[in-house]
Amino acid sequence: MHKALDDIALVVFDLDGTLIDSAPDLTTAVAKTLADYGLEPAGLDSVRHWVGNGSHKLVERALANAAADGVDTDEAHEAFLRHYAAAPCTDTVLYDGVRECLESLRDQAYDLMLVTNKPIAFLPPILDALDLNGFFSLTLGGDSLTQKKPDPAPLLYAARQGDIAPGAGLMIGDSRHDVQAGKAAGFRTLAVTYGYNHGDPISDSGPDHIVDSLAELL
Ligand SMILES: O=C(O)COP(=O)(O)O
Ligand SMILES: [Mg+2]
Repeated sequence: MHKALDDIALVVFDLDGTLIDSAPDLTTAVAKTLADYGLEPAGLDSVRHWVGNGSHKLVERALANAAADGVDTDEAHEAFLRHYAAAPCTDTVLYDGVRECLESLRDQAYDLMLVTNKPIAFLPPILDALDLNGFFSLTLGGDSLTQKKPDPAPLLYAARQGDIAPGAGLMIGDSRHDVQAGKAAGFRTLAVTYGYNHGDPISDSGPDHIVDSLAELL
């Protein structure tokens, strides 16, 4: 067992870029949104860099990149939500090692929870499609509480729900916002190297542990 799990009772996972590679479907929905305004699609490589701060930020970044002056961001965000809702899990896949990791931790009686900045409405169809139901005792989206990551509020809420001291919680994510939220909540933190954090390497955020695959936790 990886030393990141020593004295841990609760493991909170981020979703996009950590458990699932959702960038292909997000890229499709962003392209449809941009097309609504006669704008060219943004490629997968760009969209990957824009994920992690919630869907509104994703749309803001896409519009800024397209130099779309005069487009109402809230209206474009509504369009994005409609497009993504129509196909939230067509080309989205689990990263290697994810299912094995979840099964192993569940079998060892860790409390597992999901805290994403993705709108909560998309969780049921995606978890259904990827057969991830039953692993998590709690799922929170970016709009479940008034604050989202990097604010510690969702993690503190998760710890309270699990009746677990924050120091016995481990936050696993791909972006600096996951590490920041984890640290601010008093959780231990583990970052994956393969997700959507962009700019500085995730090691610059100072997570307690870094892995290239969740299979390393087994
Ligand atoms: O930005 C999003 O919508 C998803 O973010 P997540 O990495 O917190 O799951
Ligand atoms: Mg993420």
